[in-house]
Amino acid sequence: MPIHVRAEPGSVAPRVLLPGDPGRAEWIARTYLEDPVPYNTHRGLLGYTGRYKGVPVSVQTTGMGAPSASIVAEELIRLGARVLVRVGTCGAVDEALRPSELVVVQGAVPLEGTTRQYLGGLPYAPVPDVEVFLALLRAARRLGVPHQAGLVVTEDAFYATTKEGARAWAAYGVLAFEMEASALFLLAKMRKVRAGAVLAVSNQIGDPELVPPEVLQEGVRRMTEVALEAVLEVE
Ligand SMILES: O=P(O)(O)O[C@H]1O[C@H](CO)[C@@H](O)[C@H]1O
Ligand SMILES: O=c1cc[nH]c(=O)[nH]1
Repeated sequence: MPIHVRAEPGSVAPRVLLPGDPGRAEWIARTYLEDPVPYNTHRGLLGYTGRYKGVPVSVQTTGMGAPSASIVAEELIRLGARVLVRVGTCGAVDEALRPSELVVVQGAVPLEGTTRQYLGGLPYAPVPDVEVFLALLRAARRLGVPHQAGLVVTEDAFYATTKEGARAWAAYGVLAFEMEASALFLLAKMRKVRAGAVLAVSNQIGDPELVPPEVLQEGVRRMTEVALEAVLEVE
C-alpha cells in the first residue's frame, strides 16, 4: 500500500479526476458517481471510486502545489491509474477570461520546483496527452461551455505572484496561473500514462478576491462535466 494514498490494489479506477481541494473531490463523487466508495482519507487526500455512465471512474484530491500533486500522481499510477485529468481552479492573466470560464490546458510553463528536481534542471515542455487534450476540447465544445484553450503557468508561491509579474507572461500567450499541471504532465510522460487538465477561473491573478461562490460553483460544475465526458473517450 502506498505511503500517502492508502488504497488497496484494485480500488482505484484507470480513469481518475484530480481536484486540488478535498471538498471538490467529495462533491464530484457525491454528485456524479454512481455508488461512490471512499478508498482514502489519509492526510485529507480524499479519494473515491464509483461509476460514471457505467464506466469506473475515481476522483482523487491532490492537495495544493506540485510537490503534493506529484506524490499523489506517482502513487495513483502505481495503483493502476492510466488517464489522469486535473480539474482545478486558476487565476486569470488574460483579461478576456471571464469568472468561472474554463481553460483547457494545452501546455504548462514549469515555474515550480518539482519538475526541476525530476529533470535535474533540464529545460522541458510539459504538455498534456494529445488525445486527452482533444477529448477535453471536444467535450467543452459539445456541451457549449465557455472556454479557451492555451498555456498556463504552474507556480509554487500563490502570494508571490503580482498582477504586473503575471502580465509579463501574458505577452507569451499565458492565459492563467495554477499550481499542479506541469508536474502532472511531466510525470505522465515519464510513467507512460495519459494526463490532461481543465481549469475554472477562480480569480484575477494578483487579486485575492474570489469570484462569487455561486459563479465559481457553476464553473466547477461545467469543468467536472467536461472532464467526465472526456475521460469516457480515452482508453
Ligand atoms: O482549486 P485547485 O485544484 O486546488 O487549484 C488551484 O487552487 C489552489 C490555490 O488556491 C492551487 O492548488 C491551485 O492550483
Ligand atoms: O496559482 C493560482 C491558482 C489560483 N489562483 C491564483 O491566483 N493562482
